[in-house]
Amino acid sequence: MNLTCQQLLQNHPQVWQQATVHPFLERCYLGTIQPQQFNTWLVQDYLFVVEFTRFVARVLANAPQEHFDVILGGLSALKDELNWFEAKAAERKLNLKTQKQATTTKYSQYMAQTNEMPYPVQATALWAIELAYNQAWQLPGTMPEPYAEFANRWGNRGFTEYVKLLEKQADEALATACDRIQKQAESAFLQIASLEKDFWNMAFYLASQSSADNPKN
Ligand SMILES: Cc1ncc(C[n+]2csc(CCO)c2C)c(N)n1
Repeated sequence: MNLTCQQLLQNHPQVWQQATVHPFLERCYLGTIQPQQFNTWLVQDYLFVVEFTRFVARVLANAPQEHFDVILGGLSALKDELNWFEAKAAERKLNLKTQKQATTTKYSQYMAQTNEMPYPVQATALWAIELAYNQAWQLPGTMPEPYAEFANRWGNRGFTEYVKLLEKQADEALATACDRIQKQAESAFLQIASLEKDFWNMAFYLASQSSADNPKN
């Protein structure tokens, strides 16, 4: 088996769709997302990105030297990203020193676990996590402000190119990986898709437990 990132997307279209298409994003597009829903997402995503930064640093530590440029570029962008999240939270008077929700904890733990796996698995995971946002924020179409700023941040051409470079590096790493490691990479892809879906659900439903949005009602 010679697994590639494109094959993962082709083999699991439904799982990937659930990771990247969600009523949370549709409501941003329509401008009808509730502030509590958006703010929950914003704070939890900041907490996620802090852990993601640790994850990327550890991927770098495992990467072949030829892959340093792209990963170091990503790490340097994360510095800006964290500052930007802090600015957005301050505008909304949100407290970032809050506890992680269960899903954020689960996702953080999963990234730490992936850091114990072989490099091809980590490179695939890094690509999948970045691609999820690159697609999710673009798919609904042009969003109104204040959500356009968020959508453009991860939907812009520069970020799309960066995700393509991550894909190339993951493909290179997968090309020489044995079957067992390729299977691990496939399950990492599936796990990430599922955690992405959970993350949207967390923000969308937790903030509206008594509303008609919640399928539990
Ligand atoms: C749940 C969740 N999944 C993926 C990302 C994607 N992501 C992580 S850090 C970053 C900035 C640039 O590297 C981006 C786009 C996210 N933010 N939150």
